[in-house]
Amino acid sequence: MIQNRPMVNPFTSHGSLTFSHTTFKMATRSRKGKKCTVIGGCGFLGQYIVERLLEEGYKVNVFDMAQTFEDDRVKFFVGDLCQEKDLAPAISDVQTVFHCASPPPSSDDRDLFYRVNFIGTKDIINACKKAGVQKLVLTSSASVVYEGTDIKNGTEDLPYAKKPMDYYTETKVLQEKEVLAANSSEENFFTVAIRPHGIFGPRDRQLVPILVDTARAGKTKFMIGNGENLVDFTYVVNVAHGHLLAAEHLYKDSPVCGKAFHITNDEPIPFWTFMSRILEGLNYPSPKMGLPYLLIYYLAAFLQLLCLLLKPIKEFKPTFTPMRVALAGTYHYYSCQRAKQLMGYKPLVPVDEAIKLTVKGYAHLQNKN
Ligand SMILES: NC(=O)C1=CN([C@@H]2O[C@H](COP(=O)(O)OP(=O)(O)OC[C@H]3O[C@@H](n4cnc5c(N)ncnc54)[C@H](OP(=O)(O)O)[C@@H]3O)[C@@H](O)[C@H]2O)C=CC1
Ligand SMILES: CC(C)=CCC[C@@H](C)[C@H]1CC[C@H]2C3=C(CC[C@]12C)[C@@]1(C)CCC(=O)C[C@@H]1CC3
Repeated sequence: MIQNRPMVNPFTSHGSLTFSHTTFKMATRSRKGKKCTVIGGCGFLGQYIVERLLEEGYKVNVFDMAQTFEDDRVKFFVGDLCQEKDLAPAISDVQTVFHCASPPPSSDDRDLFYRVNFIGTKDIINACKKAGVQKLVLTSSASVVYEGTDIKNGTEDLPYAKKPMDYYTETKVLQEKEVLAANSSEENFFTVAIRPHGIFGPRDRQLVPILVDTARAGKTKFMIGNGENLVDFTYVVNVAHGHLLAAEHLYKDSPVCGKAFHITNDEPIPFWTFMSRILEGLNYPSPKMGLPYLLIYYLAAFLQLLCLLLKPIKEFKPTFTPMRVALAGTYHYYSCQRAKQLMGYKPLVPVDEAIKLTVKGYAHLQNKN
């Protein structure tokens, strides 16, 4: 049954998003007739991975909580990844599993994150091994090393965050560790973790929708900090491309096995320049003046504490959580040198073009006033 999310067919809704405008051709290694499953394949990133896999001639199963698009070439399985009985039929007889399912960071539900991202990922690993799956590609996050302080050109060697800023990040760390540790030549089971950062593009359910809601509530009059902090925002097509490259490079004795890879646009941009370009593109005013970063950060931390105390009486969801304030006011950009070297990664769509495509994809959220 098709469920009630904006119904899009990723193969027809944004012709400009296909890869035909690039000259890129995937290496032909072992791709013909390969079967794979995308867990979370109805989500924002998941749909782009599916699109790309189909273009590359894969046979694709999608496993998700609900079916949100239709495509005759895809076999859909609906269920909860934490339920082995739901998952097993979706991954039987496939060579590769892409795992890009997660509850949204905004849910801030500790138990849910722990159950889905940590326990559920362990279940996926076991189910894959049982089913004879050979390759597991996890969508992790560059934020597994982020603790709210500046990261400039961070490499994959940075230690995991000792004090993750939210439950989402905490369980992304646990999840990534499990997946990388599961890599085993002896068992013919190869794993890799892709760490994207700030994924954006048409159909995203977080960045642009939250930004527009914030603008509509009149809360984007000021920027947090001085507006100079560089950040990675990564176009979803480039992230999907990184996932396919990783799968293609996962085989016995490959240097890719058991490693994490940053996948970015390799073009860090000041946080507020990026936000302003989206806001202005959608006809919303962009912030011109900055507020002191630390002042806003401590205000957000205080507000969070207050919300926690008031939770038994009434639940409030502040727009500016300490995590979001930190993301808006610090440097956080990462080197994707390792992905370039070991799997020939290169972003397909530059930031400037990606912003234009994104603004075009959100015409329905344009400010008409
Ligand atoms: N967006 C970003 O900026 C970044 C995202 N990531 C990672 O990328 C991945 C994809 O994110 P994104 O596409 O933005 O997220 P989406 O929420 O769009 O997609 C996630 C999908 O997973 C599904 N899902 C959630 N829980 C379960 C479950 N228990 N069983 C089966 N399916 C489930 C969701 O279903 P439903 O909607 O019904 O809950 C949804 O379709 C995630 O792992 C995320 O952590 C990493 C870095 C940055
Ligand atoms: C200041 C304000 C209200 C901006 C709106 C945009 C934000 C909602 C996004 C800006 C950076 C984004 C981001 C993520 C979610 C959406 C933002 C906070 C992630 C936390 C999503 C999951 C990840 O793995 C890391 C992302 C970092 C950047």
